[in-house]
Amino acid sequence: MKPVLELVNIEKYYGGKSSVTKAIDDISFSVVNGEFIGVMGPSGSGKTTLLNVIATIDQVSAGHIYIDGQDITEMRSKEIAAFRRKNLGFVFQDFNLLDTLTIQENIALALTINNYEPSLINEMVLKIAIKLGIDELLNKYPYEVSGGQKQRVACARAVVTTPKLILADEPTGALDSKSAQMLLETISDLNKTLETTILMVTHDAFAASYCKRILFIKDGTMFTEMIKGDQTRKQFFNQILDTIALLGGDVGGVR
Ligand SMILES: Nc1ncnc2c1ncn2[C@@H]1O[C@H](COP(=O)(O)OP(=O)(O)OP(=O)(O)O)[C@@H](O)[C@H]1O
Repeated sequence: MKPVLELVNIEKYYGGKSSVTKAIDDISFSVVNGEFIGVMGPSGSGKTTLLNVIATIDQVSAGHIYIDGQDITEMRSKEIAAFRRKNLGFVFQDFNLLDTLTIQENIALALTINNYEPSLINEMVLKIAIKLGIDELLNKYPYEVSGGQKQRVACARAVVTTPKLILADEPTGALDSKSAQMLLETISDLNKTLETTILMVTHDAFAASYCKRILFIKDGTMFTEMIKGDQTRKQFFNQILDTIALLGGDVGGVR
Protein backbone atom coordinates (compact mmCIF):
# COMPACT_ATOMS: atom_id res chain seq x y z
CA MET A 1 0.00 0.00 0.00
CA LYS A 2 1.24 3.49 -0.88
CA PRO A 3 2.27 5.45 2.23
CA VAL A 4 0.32 8.59 3.11
CA LEU A 5 3.37 9.81 4.98
CA GLU A 6 6.98 8.86 4.46
CA LEU A 7 9.96 10.27 6.34
CA VAL A 8 13.36 9.53 4.89
CA ASN A 9 16.48 10.17 6.99
CA ILE A 10 15.12 13.26 8.74
CA GLU A 11 17.53 15.45 10.67
CA LYS A 12 16.81 18.68 12.46
CA TYR A 13 19.36 20.88 14.20
CA TYR A 14 18.73 24.00 16.21
CA GLY A 15 21.22 26.73 17.00
CA GLY A 16 24.38 28.00 15.33
CA LYS A 17 28.06 27.16 15.07
CA SER A 18 28.87 27.46 18.76
CA SER A 19 26.03 25.35 20.13
CA VAL A 20 24.04 22.91 18.03
CA THR A 21 21.13 20.84 19.36
CA LYS A 22 20.35 17.80 17.28
CA ALA A 23 16.59 17.54 17.92
CA ILE A 24 16.09 14.80 15.30
CA ASP A 25 18.92 12.50 14.35
CA ASP A 26 18.15 10.36 11.30
CA ILE A 27 14.54 9.26 11.67
CA SER A 28 12.78 7.30 8.91
CA PHE A 29 9.33 5.72 8.92
CA SER A 30 6.19 5.34 6.81
CA VAL A 31 2.51 5.57 7.62
CA VAL A 32 -0.02 3.90 5.32
CA ASN A 33 -3.59 4.95 4.66
CA GLY A 34 -5.93 4.33 7.59
CA GLU A 35 -3.26 3.96 10.24
CA PHE A 36 -3.62 5.49 13.69
CA ILE A 37 -0.06 5.97 14.83
CA GLY A 38 1.24 7.36 18.11
CA VAL A 39 4.55 9.05 18.82
CA MET A 40 5.85 8.81 22.39
CA GLY A 41 9.14 9.67 24.04
CA PRO A 42 10.65 11.43 27.04
CA SER A 43 10.58 15.20 27.39
CA GLY A 44 13.03 16.75 24.92
CA SER A 45 13.23 13.63 22.75
CA GLY A 46 12.07 15.51 19.64
CA LYS A 47 8.32 14.74 19.42
CA THR A 48 7.16 18.31 18.88
CA THR A 49 9.98 18.95 16.42
CA LEU A 50 8.95 15.86 14.48
CA LEU A 51 5.30 16.94 14.41
CA ASN A 52 6.23 20.47 13.36
CA VAL A 53 8.33 19.36 10.40
CA ILE A 54 5.57 16.99 9.23
CA ALA A 55 3.03 19.79 9.74
CA THR A 56 5.13 22.05 7.45
CA ILE A 57 5.37 24.51 10.35
CA ASP A 58 9.15 23.99 10.59
CA GLN A 59 11.77 22.89 8.05
CA VAL A 60 14.07 19.87 8.23
CA SER A 61 17.88 20.30 8.19
CA ALA A 62 18.28 17.17 6.06
CA GLY A 63 16.14 14.38 4.64
CA HIS A 64 12.81 14.25 2.85
CA ILE A 65 9.16 14.08 3.90
CA TYR A 66 6.57 12.82 1.43
CA ILE A 67 2.87 13.35 2.07
CA ASP A 68 0.69 11.48 -0.41
CA GLY A 69 3.78 11.14 -2.59
CA GLN A 70 4.64 14.86 -2.63
CA ASP A 71 7.95 16.01 -1.17
CA ILE A 72 7.04 18.82 1.25
CA THR A 73 10.70 19.59 1.96
CA GLU A 74 11.11 20.77 -1.64
CA MET A 75 8.02 23.02 -1.71
CA ARG A 76 8.05 26.82 -1.74
CA SER A 77 6.27 28.58 1.11
CA LYS A 78 3.34 29.67 -1.09
CA GLU A 79 2.77 26.12 -2.27
CA ILE A 80 3.08 24.83 1.28
CA ALA A 81 0.20 26.95 2.65
CA ALA A 82 -2.18 25.62 0.00
CA PHE A 83 -0.86 22.09 0.41
CA ARG A 84 -1.35 22.24 4.19
CA ARG A 85 -4.93 23.50 3.84
CA LYS A 86 -5.81 20.80 1.36
CA ASN A 87 -4.05 17.78 2.83
CA LEU A 88 -3.56 18.21 6.57
CA GLY A 89 -5.91 18.46 9.54
CA PHE A 90 -4.82 19.56 13.01
CA VAL A 91 -6.05 18.84 16.53
CA PHE A 92 -4.16 20.69 19.23
CA GLN A 93 -4.33 20.56 23.00
CA ASP A 94 -5.65 24.12 23.30
CA PHE A 95 -8.38 23.55 20.64
CA ASN A 96 -7.53 26.74 18.67
CA LEU A 97 -11.20 27.64 18.21
CA LEU A 98 -12.07 31.21 17.31
CA ASP A 99 -14.24 32.76 20.03
CA THR A 100 -16.00 35.22 17.74
CA LEU A 101 -17.28 32.46 15.45
CA THR A 102 -20.05 29.97 16.20
CA ILE A 103 -19.26 26.26 16.42
CA GLN A 104 -20.74 25.89 12.91
CA GLU A 105 -18.49 28.66 11.57
CA ASN A 106 -15.44 27.22 13.33
CA ILE A 107 -15.97 23.80 11.77
CA ALA A 108 -16.70 25.40 8.38
CA LEU A 109 -13.63 27.64 8.38
CA ALA A 110 -11.39 25.63 6.05
CA LEU A 111 -14.29 24.99 3.68
CA THR A 112 -15.12 28.72 3.62
CA ILE A 113 -11.49 29.59 2.89
CA ASN A 114 -11.47 27.03 0.09
CA ASN A 115 -14.59 28.69 -1.44
CA TYR A 116 -17.00 25.78 -1.12
CA GLU A 117 -20.67 26.49 -1.93
CA PRO A 118 -22.52 27.64 1.24
CA SER A 119 -25.19 24.93 0.90
CA LEU A 120 -22.50 22.27 0.52
CA ILE A 121 -20.67 23.68 3.57
CA ASN A 122 -23.84 23.42 5.67
CA GLU A 123 -24.37 19.86 4.53
CA MET A 124 -20.77 18.78 5.21
CA VAL A 125 -20.66 20.47 8.63
CA LEU A 126 -23.98 18.98 9.71
CA LYS A 127 -22.93 15.49 8.63
CA ILE A 128 -19.72 15.49 10.67
CA ALA A 129 -21.42 17.26 13.61
CA ILE A 130 -24.05 14.51 13.79
CA LYS A 131 -21.30 11.89 13.62
CA LEU A 132 -19.51 13.51 16.57
CA GLY A 133 -22.70 14.23 18.54
CA ILE A 134 -22.29 18.00 18.50
CA ASP A 135 -25.07 18.95 16.06
CA GLU A 136 -27.09 20.57 18.88
CA LEU A 137 -24.21 22.94 19.54
CA LEU A 138 -23.75 24.39 16.06
CA ASN A 139 -25.27 27.81 16.85
CA LYS A 140 -23.40 28.22 20.13
CA TYR A 141 -20.08 29.96 20.66
CA PRO A 142 -16.97 28.18 21.97
CA TYR A 143 -17.29 29.82 25.42
CA GLU A 144 -20.78 28.29 25.76
CA VAL A 145 -19.62 24.66 25.49
CA SER A 146 -17.48 22.34 27.66
CA GLY A 147 -13.81 21.48 27.16
CA GLY A 148 -14.67 17.99 25.91
CA GLN A 149 -17.23 19.41 23.47
CA LYS A 150 -14.70 21.99 22.25
CA GLN A 151 -12.25 19.21 21.55
CA ARG A 152 -14.88 17.33 19.52
CA VAL A 153 -15.50 20.55 17.59
CA ALA A 154 -11.75 20.71 16.94
CA CYS A 155 -11.91 17.11 15.65
CA ALA A 156 -14.86 17.95 13.41
CA ARG A 157 -12.96 20.92 12.01
CA ALA A 158 -9.93 18.72 11.37
CA VAL A 159 -11.84 16.03 9.46
CA VAL A 160 -14.48 18.06 7.63
CA THR A 161 -12.14 18.67 4.68
CA THR A 162 -11.29 14.91 4.57
CA PRO A 163 -7.54 15.58 4.82
CA LYS A 164 -4.98 12.94 3.86
CA LEU A 165 -3.45 13.12 7.32
CA ILE A 166 -4.54 14.38 10.73
CA LEU A 167 -1.86 15.56 13.11
CA ALA A 168 -2.81 15.60 16.78
CA ASP A 169 -0.56 17.13 19.43
CA GLU A 170 -1.46 15.98 22.95
CA PRO A 171 -5.17 16.20 22.05
CA THR A 172 -6.28 14.98 25.48
CA GLY A 173 -3.82 17.12 27.44
CA ALA A 174 -6.34 19.70 28.64
CA LEU A 175 -9.21 17.28 29.32
CA ASP A 176 -10.45 15.46 32.41
CA SER A 177 -10.21 11.67 32.14
CA LYS A 178 -13.86 11.14 31.10
CA SER A 179 -13.67 13.74 28.31
CA ALA A 180 -10.27 12.37 27.28
CA GLN A 181 -11.72 8.88 26.94
CA MET A 182 -14.68 10.20 24.91
CA LEU A 183 -12.33 12.09 22.61
CA LEU A 184 -10.08 9.08 22.09
CA GLU A 185 -13.11 6.96 21.26
CA THR A 186 -14.20 9.65 18.80
CA ILE A 187 -10.78 9.80 17.14
CA SER A 188 -10.55 6.03 17.06
CA ASP A 189 -14.03 5.84 15.51
CA LEU A 190 -13.10 8.42 12.83
CA ASN A 191 -10.04 6.34 12.09
CA LYS A 192 -12.12 3.18 11.71
CA THR A 193 -15.20 4.48 9.90
CA LEU A 194 -13.69 7.19 7.67
CA GLU A 195 -10.28 5.49 7.39
CA THR A 196 -8.72 8.80 8.42
CA THR A 197 -4.96 8.50 8.83
CA ILE A 198 -3.90 9.96 12.18
CA LEU A 199 -0.54 10.70 13.74
CA MET A 200 -0.80 11.63 17.42
CA VAL A 201 1.95 12.82 19.73
CA THR A 202 1.21 11.99 23.35
CA HIS A 203 2.78 11.63 26.77
CA ASP A 204 -0.15 9.60 27.94
CA ALA A 205 -0.01 5.79 27.86
CA PHE A 206 -3.80 5.63 28.10
CA ALA A 207 -4.19 7.84 25.00
CA ALA A 208 -1.47 5.90 23.18
CA SER A 209 -3.27 2.61 23.85
CA TYR A 210 -5.94 3.67 21.30
CA CYS A 211 -3.32 3.71 18.52
CA LYS A 212 -2.62 0.77 16.22
CA ARG A 213 1.12 1.41 16.26
CA ILE A 214 3.42 3.48 18.43
CA LEU A 215 6.83 4.89 17.67
CA PHE A 216 9.00 5.59 20.68
CA ILE A 217 11.71 8.17 20.17
CA LYS A 218 14.62 8.93 22.43
CA ASP A 219 17.32 11.59 21.97
CA GLY A 220 16.01 12.33 18.49
CA THR A 221 16.34 8.75 17.24
CA MET A 222 13.90 5.88 16.85
CA PHE A 223 14.06 3.79 20.03
CA THR A 224 11.46 1.14 19.26
CA GLU A 225 8.17 0.49 17.53
CA MET A 226 5.16 -1.30 19.00
CA ILE A 227 2.22 -2.76 17.14
CA LYS A 228 -1.13 -3.41 18.80
CA GLY A 229 -2.03 -6.32 16.52
CA ASP A 230 -4.62 -8.60 18.09
CA GLN A 231 -4.04 -7.36 21.65
CA THR A 232 -6.87 -5.76 23.58
CA ARG A 233 -6.48 -2.09 24.41
CA LYS A 234 -5.73 -3.06 28.02
CA GLN A 235 -2.98 -5.48 26.99
CA PHE A 236 -1.50 -2.87 24.67
CA PHE A 237 -1.66 -0.30 27.49
CA ASN A 238 0.36 -2.64 29.73
CA GLN A 239 2.90 -3.22 26.98
CA ILE A 240 3.24 0.56 26.56
CA LEU A 241 3.84 0.94 30.30
CA ASP A 242 6.61 -1.69 30.11
CA THR A 243 8.30 0.19 27.27
CA ILE A 244 8.04 3.47 29.18
CA ALA A 245 9.74 1.77 32.13
CA LEU A 246 12.50 0.58 29.76
CA LEU A 247 12.91 4.13 28.51
CA GLY A 248 13.58 5.26 32.04
CA GLY A 249 10.00 5.95 33.05
CA ASP A 250 10.11 9.64 32.24
CA VAL A 251 7.55 9.71 29.44
CA GLY A 252 5.11 10.89 32.10
CA GLY A 253 1.36 11.36 32.22
CA VAL A 254 0.76 7.69 32.95
CA ARG A 255 -2.71 6.80 34.19
N1 LIG B 1 13.47 26.42 18.80
C1 LIG B 1 14.40 25.70 19.39
N2 LIG B 1 15.66 26.16 19.53
C2 LIG B 1 16.63 25.41 20.10
N3 LIG B 1 16.45 24.17 20.57
C3 LIG B 1 15.22 23.64 20.47
C4 LIG B 1 14.13 24.38 19.88
N4 LIG B 1 13.02 23.60 19.92
C5 LIG B 1 13.39 22.43 20.51
N5 LIG B 1 14.70 22.47 20.84
C6 LIG B 1 15.47 21.37 21.44
O1 LIG B 1 15.30 20.22 20.63
C7 LIG B 1 15.13 19.06 21.43
C8 LIG B 1 13.80 18.39 21.12
O2 LIG B 1 12.74 19.23 21.55
P1 LIG B 1 11.20 18.90 21.35
O3 LIG B 1 10.41 20.09 21.81
O4 LIG B 1 10.97 18.43 19.97
O5 LIG B 1 11.01 17.67 22.36
P2 LIG B 1 9.65 17.00 22.90
O6 LIG B 1 9.90 15.53 22.85
O7 LIG B 1 8.48 17.53 22.16
O8 LIG B 1 9.61 17.48 24.41
P3 LIG B 1 8.34 17.70 25.39
O9 LIG B 1 7.74 16.36 25.59
O10 LIG B 1 8.96 18.24 26.63
O11 LIG B 1 7.43 18.67 24.71
C9 LIG B 1 15.28 19.52 22.89
O12 LIG B 1 16.61 19.33 23.28
C10 LIG B 1 14.94 20.98 22.82
O13 LIG B 1 15.59 21.69 23.85
